[in-house]
Amino acid sequence: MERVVIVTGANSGIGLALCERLLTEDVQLRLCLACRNMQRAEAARAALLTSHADAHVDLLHLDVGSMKSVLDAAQEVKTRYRKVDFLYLNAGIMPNPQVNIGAFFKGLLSRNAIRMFSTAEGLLTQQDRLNADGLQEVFATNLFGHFLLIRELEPLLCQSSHTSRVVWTSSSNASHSAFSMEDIQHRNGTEPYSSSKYASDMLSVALNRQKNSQGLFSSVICPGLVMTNLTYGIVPSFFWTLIMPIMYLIRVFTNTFTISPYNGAEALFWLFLQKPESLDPRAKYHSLTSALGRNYVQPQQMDVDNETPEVLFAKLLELENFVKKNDHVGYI
Ligand SMILES: NC(=O)C1=CN([C@@H]2O[C@H](COP(=O)(O)OP(=O)(O)OC[C@H]3O[C@@H](n4cnc5c(N)ncnc54)[C@H](OP(=O)(O)O)[C@@H]3O)[C@@H](O)[C@H]2O)C=CC1
Ligand SMILES: CC(C)CCC[C@@H](C)[C@H]1CC[C@H]2C3=C(CC[C@]12C)[C@@]1(C)CCC(=O)C[C@@H]1CC3
Repeated sequence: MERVVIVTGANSGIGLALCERLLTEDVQLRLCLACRNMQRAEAARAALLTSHADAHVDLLHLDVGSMKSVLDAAQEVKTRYRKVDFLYLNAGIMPNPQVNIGAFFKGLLSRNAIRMFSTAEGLLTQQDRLNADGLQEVFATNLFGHFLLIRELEPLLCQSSHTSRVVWTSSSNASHSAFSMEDIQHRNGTEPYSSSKYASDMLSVALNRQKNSQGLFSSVICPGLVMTNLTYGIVPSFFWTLIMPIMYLIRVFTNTFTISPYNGAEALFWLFLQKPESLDPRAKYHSLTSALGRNYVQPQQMDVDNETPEVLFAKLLELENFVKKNDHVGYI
């Protein structure tokens, strides 16, 4: 039977590069591009069909930042497909990013310069806002919408007859210190992106604990630093082009500068080829590119303890109940 693969945020950047690589590997796939903007989704579909004319590429309207859209999209998936083999949770936002220039130059002269380039620790802040559901937008988009999607698709993801996979596009910028269990939406801080990515790391660990026995396996990846719309929102694209030689020089010291979406999608693609039982549920799989341009994947243990993921899972269930009960508009 053909494999069904759904990719959120598939119309650009790393998500689109993943789709291209998946179809190159297996043109028999049923690939579903889950996007919020159908015009961009159509354009992505057309681009994929140019290089893979016989491919089965479906479109699904999904705004992961809107709870109603997630519920409607999940309903649509359940009517279209009888199972889901891979669900790539890739859509993500980093709104209004600000680079701390002082911290950048200080970091540059310190022993932690390489770490700073690979994680952006202490370099970036963002301005978040409330969405129409009354949730923090970054939390809703990067984490909670995807959580709700998994929950709604459980009948297709947790089947005794076969294994299913969910794969989170996380980040090296995920930060334990940015996350607080008392403020899971990060209402009160300036690092909602780091907080949401750390929460997705924890959620993946919790999902593995609770759902492996039902055939659902969760993995986390980091694509490295990739030139996409997201990074063009931090520094304009012309500036990235200007400093490209410096970027390739930095790659000599840290292989995390994957730079192209194709390279960034390496770990997402690699996971597609692995047996779920062979994977480490507590590892983050990093896409890396050597100075000579060789792509490879390396696992790194996540900074996650044993108890906290379960606490987060329970809090997300609570919020899910609340959102559903209150017809998910403006009550939270
Ligand atoms: N670029 C990088 O260096 C890194 C990126 N990442 C992560 O990689 C993932 C992909 O980002 P990247 O390819 O870089 O950036 P892009 O901006 O190119 O891609 C993000 C995708 O997510 C979609 N998206 C955003 N919000 C929503 C929403 N509410 N509902 C549905 N889709 C949505 C975008 O759609 P639209 O076109 O409509 O905006 C777009 O297709 C993100 O999760 C990001 O956090 C992690 C580490 C580093
Ligand atoms: C000379 C240049 C390379 C200077 C660039 C400085 C910063 C703008 C970048 C250094 C590390 C980068 C980084 C990200 C964004 C741009 C930097 C802060 C990310 C936060 C992008 C999104 C992620 O998820 C992780 C990236 C880590 C590294």
